[in-house]
Amino acid sequence: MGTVPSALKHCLSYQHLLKEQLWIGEPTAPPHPGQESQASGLPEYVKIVEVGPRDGLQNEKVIVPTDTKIELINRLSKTGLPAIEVTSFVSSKWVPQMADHKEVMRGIERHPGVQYPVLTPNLKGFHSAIAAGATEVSVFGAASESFSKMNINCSIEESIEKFEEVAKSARNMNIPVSKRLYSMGCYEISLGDTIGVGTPGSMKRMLEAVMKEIPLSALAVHCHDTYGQALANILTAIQMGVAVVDSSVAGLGGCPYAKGATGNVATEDVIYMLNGLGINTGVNLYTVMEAGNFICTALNKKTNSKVAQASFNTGAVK
Ligand SMILES: CC(C)(COP(=O)([O-])OP(=O)([O-])OC[C@H]1O[C@@H](n2cnc3c(N)ncnc32)[C@H](O)[C@@H]1OP(=O)([O-])[O-])[C@@H](O)C(=O)NCCC(=O)NCCSC(=O)C[C@@](C)(O)CC(=O)[O-]
Repeated sequence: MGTVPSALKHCLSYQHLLKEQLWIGEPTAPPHPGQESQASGLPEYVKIVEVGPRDGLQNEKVIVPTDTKIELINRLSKTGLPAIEVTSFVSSKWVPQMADHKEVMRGIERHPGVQYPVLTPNLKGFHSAIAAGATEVSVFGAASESFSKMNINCSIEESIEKFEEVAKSARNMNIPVSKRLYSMGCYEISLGDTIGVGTPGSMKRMLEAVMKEIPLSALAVHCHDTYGQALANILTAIQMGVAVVDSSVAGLGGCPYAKGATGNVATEDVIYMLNGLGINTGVNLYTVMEAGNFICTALNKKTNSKVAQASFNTGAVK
């Protein structure tokens, strides 16, 4: 384990700790993801990719009003987050919650310096996404045949053929295809533990294997918290040099086709941990908690973020 600077050591009270966390999290010009801190060997900057509006909401049974989704994204855009996954251009028969993808894409206020990627499984989704104004797309595949079939109704091999079509069109249009399939020209590959069963041990073994084929600078991790291991898994990945982390505000989320998998790791909890490690994210924790409060109120749900729960319970955040 690397050195974890003890923020508590300097703190007189929780309020003070929170202030320090917020101060550390003030937006600053981020260095390149993965640039190493001289002192600790940890990355100096970690890029957080917020997946709440897509992964966080796709599993909600009641359809969330389009205006609420837009308002959530607009709030998140003001937090310093460098990337927000907006929606997915998938079949509305498969994921009804994402049926308003065009309206959401067109309705959001885009902030300079913030990336707004969208998910697409095939060429049809890619073309709709571009027509709606997307400038970055993510394709998504599975490492298991059964999940591939359940999620996108085709084998892994067939899915790769579809992704090749998307990647080719994207390359022709100079559109970055984030995630998966580096050899096709994807600039970033996010390794997802969709059902949240990974541990620091399996994360380490998985990354050691992947790093033999793909440069660290192109890797991201996407950890669900089903078994309560997400933060530990992320810390392991960061200690191994990964500098891009997916997370979801208020820990919302889950894949409709991965039974029993609960939410993603909460963005608030990731920021708090990184702040404590002295790693810059450029994100303001307080405003992310406010955005989390907004969406939880709209969904009539309690936040899954331990940091937000503690902050509200202690009155540190109103
Ligand atoms: C891939 C398909 C479409 C195949 O579904 P299919 O039924 O095999 O497709 P099809 O080609 O036979 O088409 C069926 C209908 O869907 C339409 N269609 C076809 N493509 C699109 C599209 N792109 N957008 C909108 N509509 C589309 C198509 O036009 C047709 O419409 P109809 O003629 O019946 O009216 C379907 O299985 C699907 O949409 N799956 C998406 C599932 C999904 O979104 N899962 C959640 C995201 S993955 C995830 O959460 C995991 C991740 C990434 O977060 C990582 C982690 O958590 O670890």
